Amino acid sequence: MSILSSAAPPSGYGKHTKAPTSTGKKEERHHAFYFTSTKGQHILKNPGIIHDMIDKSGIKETDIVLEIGPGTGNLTMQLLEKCKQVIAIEVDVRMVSELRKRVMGTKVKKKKHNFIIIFLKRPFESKLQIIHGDAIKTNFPFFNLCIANIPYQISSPLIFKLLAHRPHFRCAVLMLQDEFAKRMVARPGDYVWSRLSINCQLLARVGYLKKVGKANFRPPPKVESALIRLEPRHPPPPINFLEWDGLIRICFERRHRLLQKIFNNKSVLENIEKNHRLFCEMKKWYVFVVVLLLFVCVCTVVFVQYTTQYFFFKKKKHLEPVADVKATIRKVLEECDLADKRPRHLDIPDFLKLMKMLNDKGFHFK
Ligand SMILES: C[S@@+](CC[C@H](N)C(=O)[O-])C[C@H]1O[C@@H](n2cnc3c(N)ncnc32)[C@H](O)[C@@H]1O
Repeated sequence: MSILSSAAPPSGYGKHTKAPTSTGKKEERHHAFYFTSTKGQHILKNPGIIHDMIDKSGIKETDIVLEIGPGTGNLTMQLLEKCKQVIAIEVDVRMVSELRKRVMGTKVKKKKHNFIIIFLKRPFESKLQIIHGDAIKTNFPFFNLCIANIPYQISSPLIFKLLAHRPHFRCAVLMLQDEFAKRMVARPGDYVWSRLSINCQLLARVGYLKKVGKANFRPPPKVESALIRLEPRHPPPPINFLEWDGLIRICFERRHRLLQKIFNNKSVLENIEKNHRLFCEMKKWYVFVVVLLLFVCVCTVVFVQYTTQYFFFKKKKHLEPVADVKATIRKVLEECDLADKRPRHLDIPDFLKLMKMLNDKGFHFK
């Protein structure tokens, strides 16, 4: 990965032709190179959609915008006019150099009397930082907004990387595959209510802005697209996300089944029981350490640590493993009135309640 500043003369825009590659895949020629479908290179050619994306983000002049996959810079150039800085992460070195050329050679034509004067303006050079690298493997710098027409094959890891990013950004407007966008905004009971929907909506407010047809891209992708808006929840819900994801995975592996049947499954029960025994063992070990610390150190720091541990253990009473895990889980499901429900009908508060009650009994999922 390298950080490049823009520095190259402007280039002309050539014809677009299709050509088969050595692998037999169709690629579209543009400028001096071919667009590669394996890198999701579908360039937005409709300026109206670009304006919509920028508009819906509520961009301000003081904003630092992260763009994933700037490509030839159709969106980047518009962003540079509206914000303080654009940080663009691009994996394809040919696109990086094309964008550098474009930002360096912003030509401004002005008609004066009978002459056309062409000014070579470079107002955006200092506002653009290009990072050459894979967006999934790159550490994101600070940004307020993320506006991007992303390569669809990295949608899921990218969204969770964005949602895990700290400090929180204000919002993201992203172009995604329509089917993926619909899963993100699905509601309990919808056919596509899934792990993706529940995890996205736990961490962010998600809105479906509009469907975008294939004809708005060059070359056109095989699938329909859609614009979504993500606003991270700030502060995020005070839960252990690994624990949460463990529970949601179990529930959504067979999301049409009754919860009591899911938690009756042999391998599910075995895993929970294993975690439960480990958890009880660890707590005993912690108690031992705390007691030892009490005897060994009387200094304030240790005392503070001890009291913290004390409150921790005071809250979680169970030290002995539960004898009948299956029956206890069944009791918990009945207590929270979820035994006869199916995961696909449950909403986020239902899952939060279930996780809390199972955790309180010493059952964990990470
Ligand atoms: C759908 S195109 C978007 C181009 C441009 N933003 C536009 O709207 O016209 C996706 C871009 O992401 C780049 N890309 C693909 N995989 C990437 C990755 N893992 N990290 C960063 N960029 C990537 C591609 O090279 C391509 O330029």
